[in-house]
Amino acid sequence: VWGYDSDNGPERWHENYPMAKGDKQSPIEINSKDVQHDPSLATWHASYDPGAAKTILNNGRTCRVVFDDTFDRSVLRGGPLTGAYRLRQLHLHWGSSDDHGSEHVIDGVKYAAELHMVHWNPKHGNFAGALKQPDGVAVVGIFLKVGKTPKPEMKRILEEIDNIKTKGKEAPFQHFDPSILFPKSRDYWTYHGSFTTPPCEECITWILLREPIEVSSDQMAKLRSLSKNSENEPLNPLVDNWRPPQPVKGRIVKASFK
Ligand SMILES: NS(=O)(=O)c1ccc(O)c(NC(=O)NCCCCO)c1
Ligand SMILES: [Zn+2]
Repeated sequence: VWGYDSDNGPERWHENYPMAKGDKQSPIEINSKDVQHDPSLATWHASYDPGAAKTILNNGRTCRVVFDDTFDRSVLRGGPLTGAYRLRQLHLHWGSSDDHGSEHVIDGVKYAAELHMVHWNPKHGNFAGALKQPDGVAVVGIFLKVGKTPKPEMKRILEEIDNIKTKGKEAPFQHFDPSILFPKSRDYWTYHGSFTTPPCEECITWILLREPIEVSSDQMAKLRSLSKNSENEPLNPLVDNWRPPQPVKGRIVKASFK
């Protein structure tokens, strides 16, 4: 089964998931000099219902918060998108130390972590159907930077970590509006890419926020206290669950800002 270790990691995913070697893979390295400012790009808008939040879980590969996406209850619209995309889940990728962990790399900068808010296009019926469409999924990516004035809104997620230490553990996670995690600026880069995990379908419109949010080193240590293993299995810390940048293959990254 795929993972992030040397025997089942990103360099070998293509053996079982051929799309991993596609022409529109994610993440990528973004170099500001190659980015095209697109003045026609609209601002994006999230209108999330805090009541849609359901549970938080450790699936052995990430920490994920799941939302009710059975109707247009929490949606993302605008930006590069046509129509309203339903929020399904959010999760994170992080490193084994503060100097790396993000999946996208910006002008050579690796952030300590990257938070993904995953939305899908209901015109394709369900999430599984949306994965097969180029406009099926939209992911908002927020970079986490270690700093001195940590964003208090991250506390809610990190407070739950102690209840989901091992793989398969799940806890109720309700009354949570993830838009409190957004930074002040709405500036973003956007490009067409894929899931950063197998099967690596190329169905994602990426919306990466330029302004990182701050977390403390202690908060990062909290995230790193999660385990890949199930209870009563040997301890296997859940760290470095990030895919390295993939070939850009001529894709243009657009910026909403100059
Ligand atoms: N990083 S991403 O492109 O935003 C992304 C968005 C939605 C996803 O479902 C995944 N994949 C995922 O969560 N895989 C880990 C557990 C799989 C269950 O075995 C990745
Ligand atoms: Zn992700």
